[in-house]
Amino acid sequence: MSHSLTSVFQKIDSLKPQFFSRLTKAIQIPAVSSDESLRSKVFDKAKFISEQLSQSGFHDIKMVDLGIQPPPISTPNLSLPPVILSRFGSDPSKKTVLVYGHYDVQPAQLEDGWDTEPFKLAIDEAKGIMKGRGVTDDTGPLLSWINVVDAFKASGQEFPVNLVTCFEGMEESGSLKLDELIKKEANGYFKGVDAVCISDNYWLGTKKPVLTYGLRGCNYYQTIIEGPTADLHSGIFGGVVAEPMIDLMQVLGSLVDSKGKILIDGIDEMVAPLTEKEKALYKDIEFSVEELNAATGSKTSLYDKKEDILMHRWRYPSLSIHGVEGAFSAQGAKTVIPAKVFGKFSIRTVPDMDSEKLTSLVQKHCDAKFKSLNSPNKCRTELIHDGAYWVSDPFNAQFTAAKKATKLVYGVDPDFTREGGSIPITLTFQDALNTSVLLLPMGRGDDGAHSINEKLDISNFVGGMKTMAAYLQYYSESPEN
Ligand SMILES: C[C@H](N)C(=O)N[C@@H](Cc1c[nH]cn1)C(=O)O
Ligand SMILES: [Zn+2]
Ligand SMILES: [Zn+2]
Repeated sequence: MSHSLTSVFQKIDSLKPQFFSRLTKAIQIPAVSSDESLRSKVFDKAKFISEQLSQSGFHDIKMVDLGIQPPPISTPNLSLPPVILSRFGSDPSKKTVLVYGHYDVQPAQLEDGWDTEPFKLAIDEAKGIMKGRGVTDDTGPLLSWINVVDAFKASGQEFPVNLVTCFEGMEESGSLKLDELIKKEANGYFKGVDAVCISDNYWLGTKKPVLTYGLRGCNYYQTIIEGPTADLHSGIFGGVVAEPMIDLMQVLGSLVDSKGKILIDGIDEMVAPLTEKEKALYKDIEFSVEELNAATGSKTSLYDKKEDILMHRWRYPSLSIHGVEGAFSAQGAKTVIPAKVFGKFSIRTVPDMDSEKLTSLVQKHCDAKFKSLNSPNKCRTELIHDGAYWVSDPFNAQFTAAKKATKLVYGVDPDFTREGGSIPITLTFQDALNTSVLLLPMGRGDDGAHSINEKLDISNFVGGMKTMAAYLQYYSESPEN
């Protein structure tokens, strides 16, 4: 290992208490982008992050206002959270790397089944685990880019590249309007960016590090069924009025079967066929049904074979039903007929699905199913947000640098994987900035992102920061872009 990386790694180890403290302060801000009542907290977290950037010596810090959130939305004139742009270094002789991350998080409540308060970072050094909403997705990795700068500075080593940050607060809610900003700044703030790196996904399993070259997209829908003007007593009106929830259950139940097969006509035809070349890639990936079961804490896998699991996670679409707004969902037994219900579902999209065409197929399917019910209620299905899938070629200077960095830190070559989740803005970065994008995950496949007890292993936090540092160093030394 070069002398410079040895001393940076030593600083990453010795600055751990400061990094814990920074993470603790960030996690305690409930920046839930999907909860309109918590929007001010998303703004508070943006402010906290900009202060951290400033303290660490980043310059040209801009909190870019994206305006008012477009519909569908319940709160009128709700402002979108700012995008945080900043720079560390602007040496024309160095390469420039843009790092993207998101500071918003998924909702979380103790009552959901968390062992500890979700918005209070629980650090268990004996077990080697930190727990809290956002610790792995994506507050921990986002702050790590700032930590890496601190470690280089503390070690007295020259920072190897110019760093540009693009940190957003709406990723968990579709990255609304970020597209426009990136296109607008391609020849402005982002001029000269050579590469984009995103640390916002996870290893496939728990042992082997991975580098990621693909993501599924996500089209999120709601089917709204309304009838009575207010919720009703089911003893008085049950059996007498057409119930929106009964209609909704039938519409939602017609979308997908219990084996995960999507029942909407025309979707299968849009999926790119599997080639022999692609099929061969799955053989060498380290993963098993046991790892999937361990991550879900159950034996609920729809497939036994590794290849089937991976293909259905990465290269086939899936439809998930997430919940119903407006329906009774608390403990106990409330005898109510909900008057207006919003059924939420999403489709993870893959090459070569077209978002607009998909939406028209979904609407056609839901309208036809509802019509077949002969209900006097009203029904409509709308797209809440969509984000594109992305698949790239992992044979370039960034991936080579990241592979070398991973080997240095973890002692093994990483697997090259795709990701079943979505980061809506990835394709826009690649196309608008005409650069390659690398996904460099920090956490493990069992971290519980979006779930209860979200965690990040301390070894992954520290190893992840070292990998980021070494990747930047090796990429800076690479003869190619
Ligand atoms: C992979 C990333 N950390 C993530 O969790 N992305 C979200 C993005 C999203 C898309 N629509 C709503 N949220 C995800 O994959 O669910
Ligand atoms: Zn994320
Ligand atoms: Zn997420």
